[in-house]
Amino acid sequence: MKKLVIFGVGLIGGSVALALRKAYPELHIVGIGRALQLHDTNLQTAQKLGVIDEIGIDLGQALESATLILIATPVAQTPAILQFILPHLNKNTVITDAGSTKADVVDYATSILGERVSQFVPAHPIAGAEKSGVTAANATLYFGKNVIITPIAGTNSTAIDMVTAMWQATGAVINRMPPTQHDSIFAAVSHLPHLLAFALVEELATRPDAQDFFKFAASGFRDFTRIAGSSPEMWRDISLANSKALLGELAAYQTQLSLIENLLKNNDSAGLQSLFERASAARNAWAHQQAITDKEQTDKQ
Ligand SMILES: NC(=O)c1ccc[n+]([C@@H]2O[C@H](COP(=O)([O-])OP(=O)(O)OC[C@H]3O[C@@H](n4cnc5c(N)ncnc54)[C@H](O)[C@@H]3O)[C@@H](O)[C@H]2O)c1
Ligand SMILES: O=C(O)C(=O)C[C@]1(C(=O)O)C=C[C@@H](O)C=C1
Repeated sequence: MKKLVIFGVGLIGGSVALALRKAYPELHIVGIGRALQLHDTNLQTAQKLGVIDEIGIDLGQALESATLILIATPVAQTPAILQFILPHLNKNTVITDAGSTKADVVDYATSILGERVSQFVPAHPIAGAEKSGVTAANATLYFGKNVIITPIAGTNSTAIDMVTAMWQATGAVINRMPPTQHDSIFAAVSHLPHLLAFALVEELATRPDAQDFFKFAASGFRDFTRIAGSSPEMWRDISLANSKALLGELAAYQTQLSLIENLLKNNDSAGLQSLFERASAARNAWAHQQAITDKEQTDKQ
């Protein structure tokens, strides 16, 4: 890999850049921001930190001889970026993305890229944080973490191999699944939890006496709401892109809340105890399995 062009050098794009610098010492990394200009403070910081080598200001020049283009912007930016790229896309360049939703990205790529969709490999790293921007990037973010690839029918196998090798070079573990399956899983285990965290904080913060509550909020509140500090733009885009699956998960959660509400109203001590026992056992089993998997991944690297 010789030249990597990243649209969106934030937490995710910046962390890919930092990880790949180690794996490919000769790699030249070009960062492209919201506008093609040198005075992008995020990209200037990225250059100062050594995350990118160059700020892209001429698209034709930036994409010339690019080995790989990574789109790591909020997902609603994807169609405009693909349209922007297409006239300058060389036939050997591979495009990938890191968006948290996949069916929308696959639809955009299929309709915008036409037969050049063979060069596009949709992907999603399952690692992140509530922090945004290049200053939050780190080289080990993907180490031992899953990356889901959701290839499109026409995706070229060489392109898939390149993106697989790229993520493996960051220390990630590759999985494949169809985009709709991806979106239904992540609606449940990632998108809904973010919605709930935003909702809880919003409900408390808009009370006239909010400060009385925040003053005494401690680790339980911190753990539950950490992700409510995440990028509003990113989560707006994810929620809208995956709204169908997300609404389904929200309905299932509301059913569960209604069950708990009834248990409380009926003073059903045994019912509450057994629900909490089941949930606690499932959560602890998941955490235990995660710890084993994390250790296996670390031992393998
Ligand atoms: N943060 C996470 O936990 C996480 C995890 C996995 C995947 N993702 C996905 O990765 C993508 C990036 O997320 P992030 O956390 O790095 O966000 P971020 O806010 O840290 O970085 C995004 C960057 O994209 C830039 N940008 C926005 N529009 C652009 C455009 N049109 N052209 C070029 N640059 C543009 C922004 O200026 C910003 O620097 C999102 O699609 C998100 O869904 C995020
Ligand atoms: O750790 C966090 O803060 C995250 O929210 C990371 C997280 C997740 O939900 O697990 C968020 C969105 C991504 O698409 C993948 C990972």
